[in-house]
Amino acid sequence: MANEKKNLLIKNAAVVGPESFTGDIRITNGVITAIGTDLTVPVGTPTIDAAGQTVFPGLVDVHVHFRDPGQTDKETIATGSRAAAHGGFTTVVAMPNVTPVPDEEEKIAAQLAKNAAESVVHTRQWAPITDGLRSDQLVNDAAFKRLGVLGFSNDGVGVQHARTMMAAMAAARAVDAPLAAHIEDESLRADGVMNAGPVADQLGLPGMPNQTESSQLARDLDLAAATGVHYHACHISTRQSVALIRQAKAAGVHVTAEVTPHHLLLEDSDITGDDPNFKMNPPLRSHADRLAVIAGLLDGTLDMVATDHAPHTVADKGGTMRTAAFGIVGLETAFPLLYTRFVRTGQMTLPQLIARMSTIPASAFGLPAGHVQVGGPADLTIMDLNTPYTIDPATWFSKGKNSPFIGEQVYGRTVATIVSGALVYAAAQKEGR
Ligand SMILES: NC(=O)N[C@@H](CC(=O)O)C(=O)O
Ligand SMILES: [Zn+2]
Ligand SMILES: [Zn+2]
Repeated sequence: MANEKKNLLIKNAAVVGPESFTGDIRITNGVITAIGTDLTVPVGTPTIDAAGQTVFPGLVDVHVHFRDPGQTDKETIATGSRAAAHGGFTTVVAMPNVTPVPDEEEKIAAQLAKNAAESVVHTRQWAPITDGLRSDQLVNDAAFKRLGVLGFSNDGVGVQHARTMMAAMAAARAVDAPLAAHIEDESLRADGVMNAGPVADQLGLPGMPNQTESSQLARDLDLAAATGVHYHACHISTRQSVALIRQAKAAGVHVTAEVTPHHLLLEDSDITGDDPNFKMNPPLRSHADRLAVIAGLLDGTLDMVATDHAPHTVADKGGTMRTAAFGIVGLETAFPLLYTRFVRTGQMTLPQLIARMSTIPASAFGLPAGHVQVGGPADLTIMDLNTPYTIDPATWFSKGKNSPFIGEQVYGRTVATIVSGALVYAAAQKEGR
């Protein structure tokens, strides 16, 4: 669906990002073919007037869960990709912890075909690192890469054995593919459901220490240096991890890292009762950890924002912190939350946020996105940055309503999302009713 290449004229576009200008954007067959003033197009070409709005390159999220096939009561490629479009994203990369895990050539080929057929945005795919995510048997990296996966990840499960991780890195390196790690030592995590510390003690809940993440990250960075793989660290949550990545980058290791909106905005002290909307993996950490991941994102140690959009059913997120599933949705709240809390408060500029949510993730993974320029794909977001609204799951396309941000007042409402020149979201669709 995202492959329908359309013609379109956007008038009076105030473009922000790596390119900054105000003018018209002409789109022909899904590609930006002219930028200028008073551009003309053939009669009948659809036209959008973006006066008063802000236009930027479509957002890129390298870490989403679409649950399709197998858990389609939580999300589908159709609903997840529409949620992405509603959030201003035009390219996402889906994790392979679906049912069954696409760990054979036919299964991954079917997944790629399904993504292309059913997604309204560009949906790329992470292949699993090992059969079934939990085994030590590597998938066929060369065959999977040839079929078109972006890279390899067992997200949801840490690779427990160093020998397996080292072999996986060597295999990914051999086919020039990145490896994205869900970093978690299961012996340290034990039965933890939130961050270990005074808040967990107060609530009487079992905790998982920072070292659940950082000790395995130290191992992985050592192995990444030895193998030369592009190692991507998923959802970094601790101050120790930020320090390790800063050190590895200084030493020339090919490492990139992501941080989620929730780890930037929330801490364990925000968990005041038994509310599973605050339960995710890795967990919300301490104030010092949150300040460290913010500093890491600002100084480039953490390269990019990724949502880790993890939709669940009401039933799976019901119950208690002990029993509920890990994970929260993020696609439809990420930009407005970060724009409101970081850009409007002056901690970050809008171009910096767009870089971390579009241009940098695109360039890190060689994705054709992140710019508004002639010859480039017409993947664009038109946003109203001036009208406040309240986060309301009734407006969402995602089947998942599991979020701790419901009820927050934010700025940054998507007016239109354009993928290859096609209007895949327009505000009237969902909100202007
Ligand atoms: N983040 C989560 O808490 N859950 C993710 C898995 C993951 O990202 O590790 C999920 O698939 O639900
Ligand atoms: Zn994960
Ligand atoms: Zn994830």
